Amino acid sequence: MALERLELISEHGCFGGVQRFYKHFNVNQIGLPMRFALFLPPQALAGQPVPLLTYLAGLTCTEETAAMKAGAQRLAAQLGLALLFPDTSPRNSGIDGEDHHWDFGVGAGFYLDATEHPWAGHWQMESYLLQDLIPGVVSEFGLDGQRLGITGHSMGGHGALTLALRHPGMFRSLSAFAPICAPTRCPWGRKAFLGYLGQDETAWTSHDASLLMAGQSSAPYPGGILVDQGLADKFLAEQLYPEALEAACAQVGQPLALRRHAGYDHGYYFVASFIDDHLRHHAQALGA
Ligand SMILES: N[C@@H](CCC(=O)N[C@@H](CSC=O)C(=O)NCC(=O)O)C(=O)O
Repeated sequence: MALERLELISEHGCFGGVQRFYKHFNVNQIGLPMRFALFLPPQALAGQPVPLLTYLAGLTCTEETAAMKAGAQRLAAQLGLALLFPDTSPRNSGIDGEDHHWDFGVGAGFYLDATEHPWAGHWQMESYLLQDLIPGVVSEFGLDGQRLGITGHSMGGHGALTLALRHPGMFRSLSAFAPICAPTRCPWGRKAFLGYLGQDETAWTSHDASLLMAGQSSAPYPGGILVDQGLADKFLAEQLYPEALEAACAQVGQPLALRRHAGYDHGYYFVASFIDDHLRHHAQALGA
């Protein structure tokens, strides 16, 4: 799987590895140029096939946000983990009003394949990530495609949970920061699903992490899922519903470490405070 018209935008030495920013043209799914950030640890630069952790960012973010704010590179370099930071949606598609809302359209792809006009033409984030970007990065940079983990924040936490549950066997480790756990019940999720998936709410259920988890016949991640949630998060009560994921995991016997932290809000000071625990969680499962 090749990344078409791959272009290096910038490269920065970082803890013995490199933080790079790339552009490519995704023909198959998005039909537009897309950007991503990639951290390669020193072990990868020395030719070792290291595991890859994909980090999905939240609403309004780009491929730069977590690469610049989460502070993941120091420990990833020590552990020998490559980090992939995709963008959060297509951009400059020509769709009228694509950037009129901060929680829908540009910066708000929700990591699914839209079925509704006009979004279905370009907003194919699930297929883009799983069929093109992740396999393309693995192949292009000599990473170990059998050792993939996924994490994310907020909308990206929803993406990590749903992609990992919708595609069993693709990811060996899973975690999330303040994820949207029940999008069929919260305003962000309902707005996105109505716009991208249409009025038939039965189509929405297969993109709701708590409903997906409740439908499992056995624990899909027996090694455990790590979720951190700040208790001073202004979005917690209305948008996130971690208790729904907790109940679903309990129902199917899925081990879940849901850690609630007093004094932490929704932002990147929170993510940066707990990123090391997530990297260690993935490194252990991926044998890094
Ligand atoms: N503009 C919004 C706030 C947007 C916001 O908080 N985005 C979060 C993710 S929210 C869920 O996906 C984020 O990560 N922002 C980037 C950052 O650097 O913090 C508002 O008006 O509230």
